[in-house]
Amino acid sequence: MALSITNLSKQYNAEKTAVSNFSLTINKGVLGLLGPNGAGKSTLMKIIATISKPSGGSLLLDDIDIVQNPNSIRKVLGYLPQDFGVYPNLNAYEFLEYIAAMKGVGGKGLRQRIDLLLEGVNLTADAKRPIGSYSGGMKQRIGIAQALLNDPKVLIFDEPTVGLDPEERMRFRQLIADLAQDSIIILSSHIVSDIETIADEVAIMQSGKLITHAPQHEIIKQAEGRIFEVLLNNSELNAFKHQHKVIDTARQADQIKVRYISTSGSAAPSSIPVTATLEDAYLFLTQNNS
Ligand SMILES: Nc1ncnc2c1ncn2[C@@H]1O[C@H](COP(=O)(O)OP(=O)(O)OP(=O)(O)O)[C@@H](O)[C@H]1O
Repeated sequence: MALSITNLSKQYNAEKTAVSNFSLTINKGVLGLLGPNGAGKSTLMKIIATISKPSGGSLLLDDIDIVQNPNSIRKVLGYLPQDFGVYPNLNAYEFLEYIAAMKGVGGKGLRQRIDLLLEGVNLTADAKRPIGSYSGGMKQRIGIAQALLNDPKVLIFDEPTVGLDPEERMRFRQLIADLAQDSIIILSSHIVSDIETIADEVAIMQSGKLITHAPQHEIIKQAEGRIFEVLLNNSELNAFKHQHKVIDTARQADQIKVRYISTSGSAAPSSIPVTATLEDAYLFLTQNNS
């Protein structure tokens, strides 16, 4: 199974082009979508989920045109939108039964499937109380469960880890790893380390365009030899920030340890090269394109 996006564009109005000439082929496994605010990630995900129509270009699931035949993907789609709304008076069971009815999922196995999903997102103990009383992270977890109701083959998660604590993040990662065996999973996150631990491949978007798409280790490779650390005095930091792109700072005794990108490739005196992470590469690549 493959999702082929070719020359996709979305123009909301005369001034705003949210997605521009975007082409990408997505196969089974997890694709992490990264990009700064307003890059067009949610717009792209809405188009794939057939919530929004593109202004141009094509989208094929295998060889079926999903812009012309949205129902063909809806049957196999699970989608967690960024602004996922819940029905506060329903409990988790009632809510999932309601979504199942809307998706046309039913039959004898439904109750069992709901039980399994609630267990998967660790909500079994809270399944009988109204969703309105849930915390933000619990609401997010019921959102994840509803996306999985129809045993989807294409899963789209827009910022799924928002509000999840570290333990729930880990549980989510495990759930995704299990599902990735035979589904296409696309997920966006502002938390680069989440993408780093979940995604096989990474696509970076900026200003509606695709900057790069590759297996994670190849993206990281693009920043190798550019990332350094140096110890500075407090008084040196401001001037240093004007010359280099600072990624992170940490106090160390009476000095500051600064992690930075050297765009020119040459490092400041006394710097030591460090191994690049996905976050370093993401900052390096988006900086180069801004
Ligand atoms: N309905 C709309 N009408 C007009 N412009 C819109 C609409 N929805 C989004 N946009 C604009 O399109 C651009 C892309 O927005 P989008 O929400 O897709 O980006 P994003 O990468 O998901 O951002 P974020 O990480 O902040 O969620 C932004 O400039 C946004 O303001």
